[in-house]
Amino acid sequence: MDGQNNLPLTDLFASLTEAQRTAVAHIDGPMLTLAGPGSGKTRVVTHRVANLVRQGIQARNILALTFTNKAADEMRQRLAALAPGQPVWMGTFHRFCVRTLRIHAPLVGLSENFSIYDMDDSRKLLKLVLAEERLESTHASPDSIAHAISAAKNNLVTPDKYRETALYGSTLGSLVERAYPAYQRALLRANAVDFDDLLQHVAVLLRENPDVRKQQDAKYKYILVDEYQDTNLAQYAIIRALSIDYPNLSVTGDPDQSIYGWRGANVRNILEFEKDFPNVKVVRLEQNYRSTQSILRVADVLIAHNKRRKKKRLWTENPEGEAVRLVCYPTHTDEAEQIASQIATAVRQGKYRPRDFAIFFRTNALSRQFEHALREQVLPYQIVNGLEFYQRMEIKDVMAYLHLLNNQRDNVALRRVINTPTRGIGKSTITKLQEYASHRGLSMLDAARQAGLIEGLPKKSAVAVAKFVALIDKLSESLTAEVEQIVGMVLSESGYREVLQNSESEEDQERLANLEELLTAARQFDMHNPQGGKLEHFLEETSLVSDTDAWSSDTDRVSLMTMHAAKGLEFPVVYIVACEQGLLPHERSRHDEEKLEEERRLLFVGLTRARQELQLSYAQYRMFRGINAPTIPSHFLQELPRDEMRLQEPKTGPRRLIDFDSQLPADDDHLDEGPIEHAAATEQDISFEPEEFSQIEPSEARKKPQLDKRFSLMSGADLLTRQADTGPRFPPNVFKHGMNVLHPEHGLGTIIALGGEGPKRTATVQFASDNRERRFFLIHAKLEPVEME
Ligand SMILES: Nc1ncnc2c1ncn2[C@@H]1O[C@H](COP(=O)(O)OP(=O)(O)OP(=O)(O)O)[C@@H](O)[C@H]1O
Repeated sequence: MDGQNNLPLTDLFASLTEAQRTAVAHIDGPMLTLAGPGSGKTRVVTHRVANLVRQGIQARNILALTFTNKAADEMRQRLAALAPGQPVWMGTFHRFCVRTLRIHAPLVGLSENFSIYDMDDSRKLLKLVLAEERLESTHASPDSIAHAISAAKNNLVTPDKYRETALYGSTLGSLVERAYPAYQRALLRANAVDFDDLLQHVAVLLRENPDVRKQQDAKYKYILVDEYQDTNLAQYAIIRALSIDYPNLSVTGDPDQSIYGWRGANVRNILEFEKDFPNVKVVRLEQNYRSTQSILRVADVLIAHNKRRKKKRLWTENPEGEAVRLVCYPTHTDEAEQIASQIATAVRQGKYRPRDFAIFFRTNALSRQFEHALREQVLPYQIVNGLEFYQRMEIKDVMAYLHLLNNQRDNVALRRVINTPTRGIGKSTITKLQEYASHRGLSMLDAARQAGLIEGLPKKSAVAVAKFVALIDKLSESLTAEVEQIVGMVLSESGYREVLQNSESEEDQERLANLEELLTAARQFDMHNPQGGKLEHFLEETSLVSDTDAWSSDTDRVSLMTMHAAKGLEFPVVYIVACEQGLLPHERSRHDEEKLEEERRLLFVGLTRARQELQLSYAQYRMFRGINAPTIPSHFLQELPRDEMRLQEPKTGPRRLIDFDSQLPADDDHLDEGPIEHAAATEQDISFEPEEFSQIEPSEARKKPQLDKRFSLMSGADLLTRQADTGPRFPPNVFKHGMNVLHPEHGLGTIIALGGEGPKRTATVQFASDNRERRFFLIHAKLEPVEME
């Protein structure tokens, strides 16, 4: 015992259930905790760490790996309350890998001050490599090559092993086979890593250096991994390598919440844990403490539609609660406005506070409408999109200066700042520097130091380059200063701030405000690292930020976020919006059963974040990517137990005579020929009024059909049949002059002219979404008559 007992053991266990206690009390040997949503796995991990410490295990021998920095911070706070002052290492996999790599960098060909490239940086480098190696191809985009390289790294396929992969032999495969090693060399030359490298380097390092592995295994005798269902092969290899001599590996996860397959996460890691560790202790946490019974049942029924899963019983002793709502709004504007108005009413009535509400969507692009509606209601809100800030142009520019100061070999950073703000260094000068550097094996900054010697470089350019080098040298003198001071110096010495200050544009003023925010972030970092936080660590923190990290639990604001960012969080009231085909499930999962199951899990994660109230909604028309079009409700909605939910639909609005498939390939059914006059496009949305809703309560619903046939939800099978249907939807003679029609892509319109006869009959339609006229052959057209009330 280390004398750090701050709570009697009984108290530590008092707030736990029997199953939770079993998991918390476990000390030695592998353990798999299969936990449903809201079953207290976070609670179990923190209590278990506290218990390990109290059983005499040295805190420094414990490693707790979380999925986000936010989760690590929260765990740290909870642990501080249970067992104060314990230096247990808690953090994300990526952070742990950075830490390990900084110590052992030379073993993988890096120096300790390596840069971490985000997706944008690594994509830039890859494009340069493809150009240099003459691997640009019309057969494969840089994105698909990047994706293939990333998949290889996540599966621990090093460049020399690429030939052994399934892709090898295909057009893409042979491009990747040449691009991958060249890209890897370029990264090493720049003393940089991409996100996947962080994991792959450490996994390879542990595999190829038995001494290091042994030493790290002995250091981290007890390893706890949260959200294990979202680990990939590289992450698995790391924890496996660290659990050979001390197999005290305990993982906690829920296969039903695995939502990162697209990032290489391998749900098999959890399904096969028992095989890998035959003597594993398995604990199941199935009681849910978060949600009402009605919420949990809806989630349970939905997830039961996944075929690839271990069945699990979810239950709760919580009250039944209100029925889950499923609401159909006429338009996306109605959806946003009415949700905001409902929240405002509940806040005004004192029923809830703004912080109790969360609005989840599938993609961030859907947030704008809700922000607008919340602003109209004067409701404070936070958009949980931590990555977005560091992707803004001005922030990336200043960060690139910092990266270059920290790692002078960082060629991507140098290319970004050498002429930002403009200082007369053009593209051809940069190309010459690049060539000079490659031929001599120098960094671009070292090449820049020799600008005067570069053949064919005009004197004027050489002088401009020399001035840039002098700037970097001057800034480098303050490398050991506080981070806020370094950022301040970059802004003033580089002339970046002055350019923005002298600009009249509103956009530039906003950029200045964002830079102020960056200075604040630097100041906060300095405050948290009073012993002199190194620039390197600041860069590391900002590079490894995740969306969820931006969520603040202590502000009284409505939260807006994607369902991915919502993982691990909980709110009293949750709205899941835009439940429509193509958005949720996402379009790219349409023909892929596995991806479709992942989309279902994503919705499951969303549903299970709600504690007391839950609403799902869709709009009949949505303006998305500039197009206002009718929608198809998500087929996941069809899978929910609608007879026990409260269904709401608009009483009025455009009545669709039948439902149809807006997923058919669009834009191929109208005639672009002919002298059609195009009015100026407007961004006006279609609006419908009055906004009245009819409601169907669950009890009534059991007796009656729940939804008007006109709004009936289509099943995936229905959709497929529809897609196969290539015949005309309505006979051409149904269409009349002045009739209102719907088109899956262009939305609502009016027939303003008809021509031709029989199969050649055409209609000219004026669309409300952009005021344009389009002519169609009615025999092929995806037009549908609508009735307006
Ligand atoms: N034994 C318990 N008694 C009462 N409340 C509990 C208990 N265990 C957990 N809770 C509460 O249940 C909620 C969910 O717990 P926690 O966040 O630890 O779950 P989780 O399993 O990590 O959830 P998820 O996987 O869905 O993110 C929290 O509000 C927590 O305080």
